[in-house]
Amino acid sequence: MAKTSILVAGAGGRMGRAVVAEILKTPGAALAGGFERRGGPDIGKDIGVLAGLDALGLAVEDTAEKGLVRAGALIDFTIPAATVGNARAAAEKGVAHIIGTTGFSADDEAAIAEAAKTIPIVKSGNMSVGVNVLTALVEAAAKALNDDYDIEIFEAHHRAKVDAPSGTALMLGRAAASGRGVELDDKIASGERAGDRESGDIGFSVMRGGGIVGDHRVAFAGMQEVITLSHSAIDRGLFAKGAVAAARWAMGKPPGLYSMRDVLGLG
Ligand SMILES: NC(=O)C1=CN([C@@H]2O[C@H](COP(=O)(O)OP(=O)(O)OC[C@H]3O[C@@H](n4cnc5c(N)ncnc54)[C@H](OP(=O)(O)O)[C@@H]3O)[C@@H](O)[C@H]2O)C=CC1
Ligand SMILES: O=C(O)C1=N[C@H](C(=O)O)C[C@H](O)C1
Repeated sequence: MAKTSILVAGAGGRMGRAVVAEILKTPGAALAGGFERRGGPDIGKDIGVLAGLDALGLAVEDTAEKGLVRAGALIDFTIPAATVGNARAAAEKGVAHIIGTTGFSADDEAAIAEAAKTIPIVKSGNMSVGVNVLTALVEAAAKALNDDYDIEIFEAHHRAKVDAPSGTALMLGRAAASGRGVELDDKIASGERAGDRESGDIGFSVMRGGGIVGDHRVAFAGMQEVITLSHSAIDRGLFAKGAVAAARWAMGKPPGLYSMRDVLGLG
């Protein structure tokens, strides 16, 4: 079977470097190259060396366009504005787009959905098997427990994370809302003080600090018991592994907007 040739957006970033390392150790994948924002400090550097590996003789480029010609899939963990531009560029070149970036606006989501009319796009706030199984468990628990159980989603990440709540926390919130047959946007709790919360609200708590890779907890708090479901990411190679699996899965798929639950066959 032919190898999937993968281009890496944000190749010098925390996730970009992990994705490069994962591609190099995956027998069914090949590295098509990597790019960073124009004027970025890593332009021209060797992609292998940036990832903490041997030199590959492949320099970081300053545009998506050159690398897209060599690629079957683009893996993207960057920032929303870059990802939206990359989705348009990938659609023009017929390249599958795997989106791990989080923190999108409604307009960004619409632009990505538009590109997905032309190419397969796999988009998920969390590429790990564990979190995607957790979302199914949260949905089932929310369905089984009525509004007497207050739902609170806790997330903790490293000090450099820019968006909050995390993409994963929002995914978990949507799963809980779906289990209750409601829309998350109608149920987000507005504050933490007595009187701020209404029955059925879904709350979010955020912590930033140090090097925490990603911790998530969903509590269903009743008057006599609390049920807690949780996930801890130990190494961001976990997310890279999921993204490379998604890139390989997307090859030959019809255009459309897919999730990691599709990739993992979780329905
Ligand atoms: N879905 C998932 O499983 C996961 C999602 N994430 C998400 O991935 C995103 C990136 O996270 P992380 O790797 O920690 O962040 P980093 O800031 O370490 O990496 C982002 C990289 O993208 C680069 N970049 C910015 N603009 C462009 C552009 N126009 N073209 C190409 N590259 C660009 C940045 O360059 P510079 O710094 O020079 O601006 C940086 O190197 C976040 O949204 C995060 O939430 C993270 C982990 C898992
Ligand atoms: O920025 C991160 O680091 C992470 N972002 C994702 C998110 O927003 O949920 C996934 C993971 O938790 C790490």
